[in-house]
Amino acid sequence: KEKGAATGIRQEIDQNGRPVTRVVKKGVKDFSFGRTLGEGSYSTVLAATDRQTLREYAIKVLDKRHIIKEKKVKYVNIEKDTLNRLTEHPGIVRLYYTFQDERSLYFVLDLASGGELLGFLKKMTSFDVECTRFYGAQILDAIDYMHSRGVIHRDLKPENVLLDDQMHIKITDFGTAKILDPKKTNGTGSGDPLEGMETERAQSFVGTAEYVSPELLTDKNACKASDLWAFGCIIYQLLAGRPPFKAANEYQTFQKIVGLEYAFPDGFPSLAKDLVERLLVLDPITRLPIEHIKSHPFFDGIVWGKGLWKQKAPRLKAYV
Ligand SMILES: C[C@@H](Nc1nc2c(c3cc(-c4cn[nH]c4)ccc13)C(=O)N=C/C2=C\CC1CC1)C(C)(C)C
Repeated sequence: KEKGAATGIRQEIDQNGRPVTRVVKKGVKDFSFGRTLGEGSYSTVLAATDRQTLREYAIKVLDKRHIIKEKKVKYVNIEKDTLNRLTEHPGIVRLYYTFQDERSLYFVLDLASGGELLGFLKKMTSFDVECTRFYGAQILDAIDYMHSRGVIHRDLKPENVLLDDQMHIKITDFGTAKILDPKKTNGTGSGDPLEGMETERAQSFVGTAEYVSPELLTDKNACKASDLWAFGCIIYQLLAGRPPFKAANEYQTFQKIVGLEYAFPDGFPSLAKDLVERLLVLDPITRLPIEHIKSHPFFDGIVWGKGLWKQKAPRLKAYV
């Protein structure tokens, strides 16, 4: 993305007649706001067009008074810090910059004009193996990047996987992410699946019931492997058309998770079944780590790395 794209770059002549480049941050008046794209718990995401460049963005608007009243300031800062760490990957919604006025905070972000992956899944009922492999690979590649930058998402689910105009994914909603303390990690950011297991403080946050990992429910701890549990649930859901753990209410869903009570529908593809069975394991240590997932036969044919983001997305077909 060219430099001038995000912030306002202005060439001017100063008082001595010398050309000077001024970087001006834009404000509300520089955008024309469009429709509401999504509602968070204390924010709204709107489509917006930069009046000067005509580029389209998504702008997340947060009401300052509400954030303070609901004691969410910490989450807003976590989201901003997380997004600022994850700027170099095509599979992550990019934060260009923020500004504020007396009432609100504004995050200027990538517009994912395809909307939520969940929307497409509902329309198709389920994805076929080729589509599940492609979207699964893109999601895994983005998770790998997040983890290598010391970030655990903690609330991965089809609603938080967006699609851009090329039908490639963009992961979003980092308000509940966990940034691993660089002092405690082994520095390479890869390897240890339990990285992030808190010892001292009890974890307060729990993700969305259907995708919550058992370790978060039993010993209140999230770790990198927790994102891979959610990944296993997503792969299952793309092919089956529903998540593996779903009950009448949250408590019963949690019981199914900690009891590993799930089954594959007849005809579920066997390679995908083998992969899901190695991800939906109660012990995070024995859960398949990312490098082993990438080399699992289900992903045979996937070229990992930049190529994955340059190739054309497969046409969405249902798995019948
Ligand atoms: C999950 C999220 N929904 C959404 N968040 C974002 C969208 C987005 C776009 C559509 C959409 C586009 N076309 N049609 C629908 C539908 C839902 C969206 C976007 O384009 N760019 C950044 C976003 C979020 C950035 C966030 C990290 C700060 C919730 C429901 C929480 C608002």
